[in-house]
Amino acid sequence: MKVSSKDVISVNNFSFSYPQTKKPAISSMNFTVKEGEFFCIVGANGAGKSTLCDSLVGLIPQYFLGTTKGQVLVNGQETTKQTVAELSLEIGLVFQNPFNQLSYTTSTVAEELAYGLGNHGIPRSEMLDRVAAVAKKMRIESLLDRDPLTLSGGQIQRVAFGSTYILNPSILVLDECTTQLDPIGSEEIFTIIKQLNDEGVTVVMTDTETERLSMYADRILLLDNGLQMGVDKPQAIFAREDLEKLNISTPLNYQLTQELTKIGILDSPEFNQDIILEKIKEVENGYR
Ligand SMILES: Nc1ncnc2c1ncn2[C@@H]1O[C@H](COP(=O)(O)OP(=O)(O)OP(=O)(O)O)[C@@H](O)[C@H]1O
Repeated sequence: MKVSSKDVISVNNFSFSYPQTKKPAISSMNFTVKEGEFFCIVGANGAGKSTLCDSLVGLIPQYFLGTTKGQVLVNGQETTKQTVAELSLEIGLVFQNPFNQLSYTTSTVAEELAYGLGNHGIPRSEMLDRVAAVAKKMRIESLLDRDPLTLSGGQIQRVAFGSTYILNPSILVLDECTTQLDPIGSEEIFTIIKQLNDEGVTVVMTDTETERLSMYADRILLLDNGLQMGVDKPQAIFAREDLEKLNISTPLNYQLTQELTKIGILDSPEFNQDIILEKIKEVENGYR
């Protein structure tokens, strides 16, 4: 879907310090996320990605106490003016570790998916429809009768993802949700996220796999040591000369385009798969 000009998240001069710490975990964050955007947060370990994700969904400062400055607005309303449960209907969080997301009170995947709906007073007939629809989206229809604790890592992450998405939030925050998965499990999750974004869901995602983020992201927020280093299109972020110093790896596709530009095969270091394939064909034809 096209990115609209409407801001669905506004972070205004926001800082947060955990209790008994002197230095804020994140300082003076200032950015907006547009409706329909695929917005990524990139930063080394400890840069503040999870702290920022928790702040977007209201867990900070409502659940993780500490000192805040500034504001976070979701759909125009300050996160502190709503409960985390109310916010979860607008903005959902998928954790890095799905085991931190499970309720541990259910014996089947279907019950686990429906768990959050019960807390929001959704009638049983609607629950069944929503469970069926979300199981289809998460590709876990064949697992509905299974005990969640007997599933593979990739399957359990899709159940955790489904239990967040079943509330129909229009914004999803995904905090390194593929980091603990094998390549196939990770690919399955990325495919679902991309599909939801194509259908209009706004995505805010952190991940260590910069290759894939660079291909999907409309814009990237670069974090270092709790500070906002820049917000820009992937082309601009991955052309920065300070990435190595910030412990961020340049995605292979960008390394390739930068090298091809240096030797004159490409005119610009912007990653564009079609142009690269066309140029490779030209070079191949030149050798024949
Ligand atoms: N509960 C806490 N109490 C005190 N300090 C914390 C707490 N959680 C995180 N921090 C600190 O806040 C800073 C940001 O941590 P955060 O987990 O947000 O970074 P991150 O970019 O998500 O890191 P990672 O990629 O390792 O998950 C770090 O210095 C971290 O040590």
